[in-house]
Amino acid sequence: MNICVIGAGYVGLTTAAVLAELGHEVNCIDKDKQKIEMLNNSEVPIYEPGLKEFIDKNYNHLTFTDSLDDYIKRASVVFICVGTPSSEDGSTDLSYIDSVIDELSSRINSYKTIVTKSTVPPGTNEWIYNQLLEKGVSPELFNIVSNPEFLREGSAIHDMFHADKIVVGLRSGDHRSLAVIQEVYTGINAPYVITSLNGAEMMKYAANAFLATKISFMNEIARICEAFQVDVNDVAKGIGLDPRIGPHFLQAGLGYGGSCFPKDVKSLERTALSKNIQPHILQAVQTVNETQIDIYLEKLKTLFPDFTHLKIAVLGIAFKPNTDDTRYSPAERFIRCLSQFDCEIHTYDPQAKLQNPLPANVIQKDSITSAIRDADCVIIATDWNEFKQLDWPEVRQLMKGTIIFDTRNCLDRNKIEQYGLHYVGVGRG
Ligand SMILES: NC(=O)C1=CN([C@@H]2O[C@H](COP(=O)(O)OP(=O)(O)OC[C@H]3O[C@@H](n4cnc5c(N)ncnc54)[C@H](O)[C@@H]3O)[C@@H](O)[C@H]2O)C=CC1
Ligand SMILES: O=C(O)[C@H]1O[C@H](OP(=O)(O)OP(=O)(O)OC[C@H]2O[C@@H](n3ccc(=O)[nH]c3=O)[C@H](O)[C@@H]2O)[C@H](O)[C@@H](O)[C@@H]1O
Repeated sequence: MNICVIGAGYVGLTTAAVLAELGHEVNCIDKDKQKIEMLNNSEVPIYEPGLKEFIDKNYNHLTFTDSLDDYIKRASVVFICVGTPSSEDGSTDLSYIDSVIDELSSRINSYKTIVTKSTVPPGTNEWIYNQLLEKGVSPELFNIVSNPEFLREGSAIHDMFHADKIVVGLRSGDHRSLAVIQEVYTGINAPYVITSLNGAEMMKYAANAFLATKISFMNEIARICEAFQVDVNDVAKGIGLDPRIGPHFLQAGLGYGGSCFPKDVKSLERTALSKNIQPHILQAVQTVNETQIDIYLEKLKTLFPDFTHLKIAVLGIAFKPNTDDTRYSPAERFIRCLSQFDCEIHTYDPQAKLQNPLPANVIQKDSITSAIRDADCVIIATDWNEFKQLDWPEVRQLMKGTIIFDTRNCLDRNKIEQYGLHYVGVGRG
């Protein structure tokens, strides 16, 4: 099939690469000329494991352009994968979607199935459909499908190939689009969940909100564990064995971040409020998440009543491991809060960088060794494997102090303490 993917971000690039691998002719469009130039020079503008290899492998039927003009007429399927960030009031900013509708409306010359992969609030796909009609596109020439994406950054390619489901939201009376979507995804072995446009949109928000709820729940449990000298990791392991709870997303720590959970939970809250529904749980989830960093800062203050002349190494900047993404990164927020104290912060991340402006007392280092040399305290802020597998005797030698502060509950306390280091966490017994 001939497919256009609009938006060359984490979702768009992964979708384009996977669809090309499945044998389709794919054109990926982004209005960011610099991104397109990089992609055309065989460079991938984001760090996502395996993505470059996939793009390189499929270069014969994967093209990148900065305008819809060249390819849209040939495409029978158009995927919308542009960003849907938060507006100031927490609702979803649909301006990128709006501009895509505008650009598409003047170029639809033959039948197209328009598939929204971007995460959009309930009612948006119906609105897109009506917008296209209002802009003069004949209803004979298109239909609209909601096909939300559930991939995680860091394992995007794997997640798309091994999806646990393919959600397809259809307009009532649309008898054509399901077959198109099934043809698009031929080769991916996942059950289909077929629903209405609103149903698919809700499913996406409910999934992200539920996962965020699990995390905030465990962060609250960690606070209670702290008061009773109980290890929250043991609690997570124990309750995770109950199949009704499951072992995933029970890791307490600095809180959830990234480009999706914070904005999507907020957006769902706004959606509920717009219908006069009080979203008590969604609000509590956010309150716990927003105050989680304070718990860690307070703990640090009890360890170091005076920060003057302290050198603190913070390992991790990205919002989670295996990505360079720092959008709403708890690690970055932690570093910026810490920088308000009179101390020196040396930070390192294998892929992510702090964006300017940088506080004067924060220095980005290019290796773990240079970050931790002479540090009074080492803080693990993102659970990258290379931080979990540090050579602790070497760390002990390089550091001036002995405190390892694990904000991600990802280290083995016994292993660390046998080398004369002191392990500190929250809710770790
Ligand atoms: N990042 C993730 O892991 C996931 C994201 N999503 C959703 O997918 C959507 C996209 O997310 P990301 O890929 O992370 O965003 P992103 O910000 O990485 O990429 C979006 C891209 O769209 C481009 N764009 C904006 N307007 C355009 C236009 N009119 N024409 C062409 N290109 C345009 C931007 O230049 C940018 O490169 C969002 O709605 C997000 O909530 C869903 C599942 C996973
Ligand atoms: O809609 C989206 O964008 C995506 O959002 C998340 O994916 P992602 O943001 O890439 O990352 P996750 O692995 O879900 O982690 C999100 C945040 O929660 C934190 N987290 C995760 C799990 C956990 O047990 N504890 C915890 O604090 C992570 O450190 C990270 O900051 C969802 O997992 C995807 O299914 C979804 O498609």
